[in-house]
Amino acid sequence: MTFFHKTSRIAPPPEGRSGVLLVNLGTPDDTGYLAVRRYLSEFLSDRRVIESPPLIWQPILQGIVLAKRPFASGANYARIWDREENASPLRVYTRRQAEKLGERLRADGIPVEWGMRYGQPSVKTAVASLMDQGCDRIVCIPLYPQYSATTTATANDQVFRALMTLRRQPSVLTLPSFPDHPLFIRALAESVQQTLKALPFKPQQIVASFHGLPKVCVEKGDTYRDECERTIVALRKSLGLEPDQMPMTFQSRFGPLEWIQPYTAPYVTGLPAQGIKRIAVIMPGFMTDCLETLDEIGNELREEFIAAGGEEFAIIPCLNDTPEAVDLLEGLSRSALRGFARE
Ligand SMILES: C=CC1=C(C)c2cc3[nH]c(cc4nc(cc5[nH]c(cc1n2)c(C)c5CCC(=O)O)C(CCC(=O)O)=C4C)c(C)c3C=C
Ligand SMILES: [Fe+2]
Ligand SMILES: [Fe+2]
Repeated sequence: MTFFHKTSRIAPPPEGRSGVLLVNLGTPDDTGYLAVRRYLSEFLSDRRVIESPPLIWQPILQGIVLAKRPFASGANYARIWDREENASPLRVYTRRQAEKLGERLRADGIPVEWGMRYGQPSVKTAVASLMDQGCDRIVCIPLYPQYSATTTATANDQVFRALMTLRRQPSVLTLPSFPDHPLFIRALAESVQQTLKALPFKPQQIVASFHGLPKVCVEKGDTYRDECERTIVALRKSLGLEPDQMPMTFQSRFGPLEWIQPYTAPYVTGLPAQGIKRIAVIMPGFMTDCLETLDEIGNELREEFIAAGGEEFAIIPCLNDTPEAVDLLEGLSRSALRGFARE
């Protein structure tokens, strides 16, 4: 094992210093074939995401999947790209969440950094930056409200991988998921109410669409589906809605395996035939808007719903950098930071 030679030499104060690290999934640097290929290759080579043995999976991934998919995905990213920031929405909003949380914690001398599990800015750079600011303890917040090994666990793995090469290791506290945390549910309810108020129509249903997961992951003990259920039960309760007014579905299927059901697209395209022609869709599994919310739902699903006879379709924005989202991140950070306090 070689040590990371750039381990910060900035000494923390004697009483210690805490910092906060937000970790999100990652996103390509641009919409071109090579950038999208690089991103997908790193993402889909993660054995927390695709569990097949590399000897079998890598030839399929490198030879078949990555020959074509980056073209299609790149075109999809181009439709949602933030041209002013020249970055994907996931990166723009994650950065703004970190900046706004940093403003809230600055007076307490607590720096905030952000890193991506795949691609840039890396988790390793974010950890180094916190240490350069004198931190010897880090609160790590994986930006996934519901736990999954494919997201939360691999984000934490990446933080510990960065620590593996450090001579002077900070103490790390990884945050548990927060599927029905009151501040999370309050922020979601607020985004529903704000969006509905501004809509020119009244939705007959608000479909809650979560990112999907291969069914086998749940069978092997991933708690993701149960945690999605906890979110939706709490959100319905806070809005006074019945299950048929806010059904739960799962989107973004990838590959040949069976994923957890019901699938979003067939569910939604079946609604007009039942007389439900005006809907809104909320995606409470995503802390920031991204390809899966803006394009897969906001563009593709909208077109499919209208083609199936639907009349009105709206998406409820993710929490992004709203004050309620920052309240949530601040609440989570402050309660975790107390875990570092010495009596
Ligand atoms: C087996 C493959 C995948 C699993 C398992 C998976 C789980 C999972 N993903 C998210 C959140 C996001 N996924 C995003 C994109 C995305 N996801 C997969 C595959 C799996 N996800 C792919 C191939 C892609 C890339 C997009 C494409 O090529 O079509 C994103 C958006 C990223 C962005 O840049 O905007 C998010 C966010 C969760 C929460 C999850 C498990 C619960
Ligand atoms: Fe995904
Ligand atoms: Fe997708």
